[in-house]
Amino acid sequence: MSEISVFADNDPATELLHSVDPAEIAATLAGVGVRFEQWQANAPVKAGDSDEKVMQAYADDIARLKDNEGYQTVDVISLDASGNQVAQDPEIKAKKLLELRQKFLSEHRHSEDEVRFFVDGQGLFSLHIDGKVYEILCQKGDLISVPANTPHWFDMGPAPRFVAIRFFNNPEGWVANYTGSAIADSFSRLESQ
Ligand SMILES: CSCCC(=O)/C(O)=C/O
Ligand SMILES: [Fe+2]
Ligand code: NI
Repeated sequence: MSEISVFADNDPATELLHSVDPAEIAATLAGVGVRFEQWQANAPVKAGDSDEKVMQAYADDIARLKDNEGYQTVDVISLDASGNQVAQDPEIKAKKLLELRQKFLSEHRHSEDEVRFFVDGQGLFSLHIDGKVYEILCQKGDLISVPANTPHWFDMGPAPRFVAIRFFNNPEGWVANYTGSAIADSFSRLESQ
């Protein structure tokens, strides 16, 4: 079930709001300029499938978002930590997964608006807006935007299992500008799947 938790950015111990109601999640995020929608994600795609298979299965959604909203670049992150697509050797696999997790764990910004569509599994997005932290547990079917220059971080957990289609305005795709803040270390991590 998708969830939101909201905190003051200086008080990670006090939850100001917690909701699993998709309409309340969407309304809360709309209030700070973030798009949250639940789309059909019924194509036969699972975590660990190839990027090509995911792109093909969701070709209509991808075309609609590109044509109607001007996104220029699309890519896929498809990870199933229990599978071998990351690496065959268990030690190398663990190291690569840790590196991937670390890449998104610190607060950063992107200079452009980005959309993420989860078509399998889950991940925890945290958005830092106007003195608050919005933690959103995104699951299969959730579409979320990260508006340009919004400080945020993302946790795929220690055993990642998700597929996300990512839409960028920037033809170069994913570019992170790290803020240098350690705020993410004080807030929730995705500890289990
Ligand atoms: C859920 S997609 C992977 C994370 C990502 O693209 C991002 O920008 C995290 O901050
Ligand atoms: Fe990001
Ligand atoms: Ni809960």
